[in-house]
Amino acid sequence: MATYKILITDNIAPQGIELLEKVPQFDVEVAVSLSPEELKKKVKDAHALIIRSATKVTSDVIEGAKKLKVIGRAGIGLDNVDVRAATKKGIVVMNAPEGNMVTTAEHTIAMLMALARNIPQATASLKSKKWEKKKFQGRELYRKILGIIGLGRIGSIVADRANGLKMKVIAYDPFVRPEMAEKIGVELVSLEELYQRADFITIHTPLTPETKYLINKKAFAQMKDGVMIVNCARGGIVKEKDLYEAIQKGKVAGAALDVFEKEPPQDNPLLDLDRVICTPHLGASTQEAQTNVAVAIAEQVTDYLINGVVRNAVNVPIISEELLSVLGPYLTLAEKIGAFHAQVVKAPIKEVEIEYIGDVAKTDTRPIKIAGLKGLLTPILGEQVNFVNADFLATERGIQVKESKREIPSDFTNVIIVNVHTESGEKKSITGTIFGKKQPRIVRLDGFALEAVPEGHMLLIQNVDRPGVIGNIGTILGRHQINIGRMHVGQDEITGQTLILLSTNIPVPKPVLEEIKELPHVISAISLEL
Ligand SMILES: NC(=O)c1ccc[n+]([C@@H]2O[C@H](COP(=O)([O-])OP(=O)(O)OC[C@H]3O[C@@H](n4cnc5c(N)ncnc54)[C@H](O)[C@@H]3O)[C@@H](O)[C@H]2O)c1
Ligand SMILES: O=C(O)CC[C@@H](O)C(=O)O
Repeated sequence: MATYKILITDNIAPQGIELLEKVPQFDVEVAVSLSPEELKKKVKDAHALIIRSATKVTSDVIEGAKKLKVIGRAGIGLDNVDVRAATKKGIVVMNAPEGNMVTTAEHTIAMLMALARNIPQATASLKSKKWEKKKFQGRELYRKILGIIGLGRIGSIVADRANGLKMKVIAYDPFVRPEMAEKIGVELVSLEELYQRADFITIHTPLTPETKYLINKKAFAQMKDGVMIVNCARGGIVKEKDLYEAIQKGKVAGAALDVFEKEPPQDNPLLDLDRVICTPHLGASTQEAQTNVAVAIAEQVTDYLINGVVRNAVNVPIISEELLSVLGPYLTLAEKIGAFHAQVVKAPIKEVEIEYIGDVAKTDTRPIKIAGLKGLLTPILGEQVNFVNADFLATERGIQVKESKREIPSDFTNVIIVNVHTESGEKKSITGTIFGKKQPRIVRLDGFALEAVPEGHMLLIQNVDRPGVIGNIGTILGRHQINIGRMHVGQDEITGQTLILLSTNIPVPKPVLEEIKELPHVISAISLEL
């Protein structure tokens, strides 16, 4: 029984750790607050690394993690993980995006109310023995306009709760359809309109190059005087320097911040302002959310290591079980075609064209492309290639991939054609289909029509069509105790050549291959592993 070392380097809820400890194949170690050197040492023989936001998983750490298969984040943010470096090494990076969304939305509402009613400031004042009723007069939320930027998982829950408070909710999210927003009682508007209308603005987008400093001087200038800002998403979406100025000038009446450009904030002038209330990145910090994310990540990592099932991975295309049941045979077919190509071309591959024809063209074909690239690169780069890094490695090797789709089928209901172009100008074309529901077949190789099962040890022979060639090949293989399983023969009527594809019980050794190549009328002989 394989044993996997599971290394947990941040504080995650005990329920998650207990689940992992129950898996007989797992050897679980919890080691928090490690120095970078200690982390590198510990991760060397780990198969899974489970973290929250404190552990910095740099490319340096990943480089030394020779056995690492998965990095699991108990929570959402992966700002502390070099996902690119992990992808390159074929390590799945997964998070638990749903476990803390309610908690974070509730924190947002708590911040909104605390901001509107000066609760932190009034608490501090009263605790210093003052009674400043006038100073801390607040604002009602009732009928005020809440502008939500980013109407995803958390933004939608905030909208729901704000609707319950009888606020008018408007939102800007370029990736959400108006009907979907309408369904949850939200009016979708442009960013400019949101700035102009909102009394309170709350941000719920990820931090991306697009959203970095989205809320800046120019944005504040477009907002209503006296607007209040809440940020429980990510530091850096609001430009802190510009927010400071806007508060100082009285343009912004107050801000509630759970996240900062630098965490923990050091010498951050915003923290000196009375109009700013804040929490130390507590958005997801409830017992319920921490249990949810710890349990979710424990289950996901177990599922991946034990059953090979990938969920919530940020660097692997998401494929639902339903889609997998349809695409599964095509993934196998594409991988076999890729492997076939890699073993028959004679020069470095420059370009790959994949054409999907028939119903398969109507599906999400990204996983098929990746399977094809995995098949293509494995004979060249070996075991390191997997579904996570195949696309990345192809790009890194300068292989251009082009895809096209045609929904109307011709000879077969569903077909994948993979054309490969090499640096030397060679072009090879392989067409594959699925027989029945599950059986991959190669039905064309360049000009040769076939019906070949691409599986196991195979021998590909091209010859001039003359009597006796097949007999001679059989004699040589027999003499070396090699059994032929299946034989597929294709003819090219234009060139008068024949293509023979044999499956054998063992790989055909080089000397035997050489003997076959010497036979009269044989043009080429290649041994393949599919
Ligand atoms: N404070 C915390 O402790 C805490 C906890 C959990 C999540 N978060 C953060 O909250 C944020 C939202 O998380 P989520 O789970 O709702 O994410 P999500 O992916 O479900 O939603 C994000 C939404 O932002 C939208 N978006 C992307 N770019 C945009 C842009 N330029 N303008 C407007 N909208 C844009 C997307 O279309 C999406 O609908 C993330 O930044 C996440 O890291 C913080
Ligand atoms: O407290 C944490 O783990 C961070 C929470 C949140 O920002 C997340 O990314 O899930």
